[in-house]
Amino acid sequence: MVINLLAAGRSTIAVALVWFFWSMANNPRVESKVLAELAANPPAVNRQHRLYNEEEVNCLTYLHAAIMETLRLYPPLPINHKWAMEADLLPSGHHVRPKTRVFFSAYAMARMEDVWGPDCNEFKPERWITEKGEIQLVPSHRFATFNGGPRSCLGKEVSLIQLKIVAAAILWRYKIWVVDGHPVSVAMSTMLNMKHGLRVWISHRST
Ligand code: HEM
Repeated sequence: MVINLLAAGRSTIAVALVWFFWSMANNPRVESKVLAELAANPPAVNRQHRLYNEEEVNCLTYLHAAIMETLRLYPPLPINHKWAMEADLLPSGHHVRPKTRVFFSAYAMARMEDVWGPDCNEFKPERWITEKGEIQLVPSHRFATFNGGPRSCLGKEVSLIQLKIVAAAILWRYKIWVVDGHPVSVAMSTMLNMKHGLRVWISHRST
């Protein structure tokens, strides 16, 4: 059980972090807003390294939104499938015959205007924040990165905490640039790895 949990969590988190740092390097406006939030909300202990605990990291709404936006556009598990034991009717009105495999792609769903609106291709953390400044909840039939229903990801909450803690600590201390001309594209397989990896320059921030 422990091995299963470690295996399920390790690569997914690693893939999500790579796409997160790439998204920050490509969206300086978003990166500045994340850094401003970290500056305004230091943790109680180890302020210099911005090492947040679980409770503190849950107060960082904009960082949460930036992580969710990364997971929306770059779901670490881009394609999933389910097997219909019996005839079924999907919410879309499509009939499924018994013993049919149904594939769905969280990667494609993130790029569908019907699901996310005309700005679906934009990296826009604001879509995860309500007018009152709270976290916008999105049902799993729209945001399928962690799957939905009885077989949804058991590690969703712990993943979000881990991602935020690591992202805050690294982003606060280091500036990351993608090496000029490095090609970034997706390697569409079980995991949404970058086809050529991510080559970056890293320097200490002067904070
Ligand atoms: C960003 C990180 C993660 C993503 C995107 C993710 C995504 C998913 C998805 C899509 C499924 C459904 C697979 C299926 O339908 O067969 C799943 C299942 C599962 N995940 Fe995650 N996962 C992540 C991290 C984790 C972590 C950190 C853990 C453990 C600590 C974990 C534990 C599990 C387990 C145990 C299942 C199987 C649930 C079941 O079949 O009842 N995941 N995950």
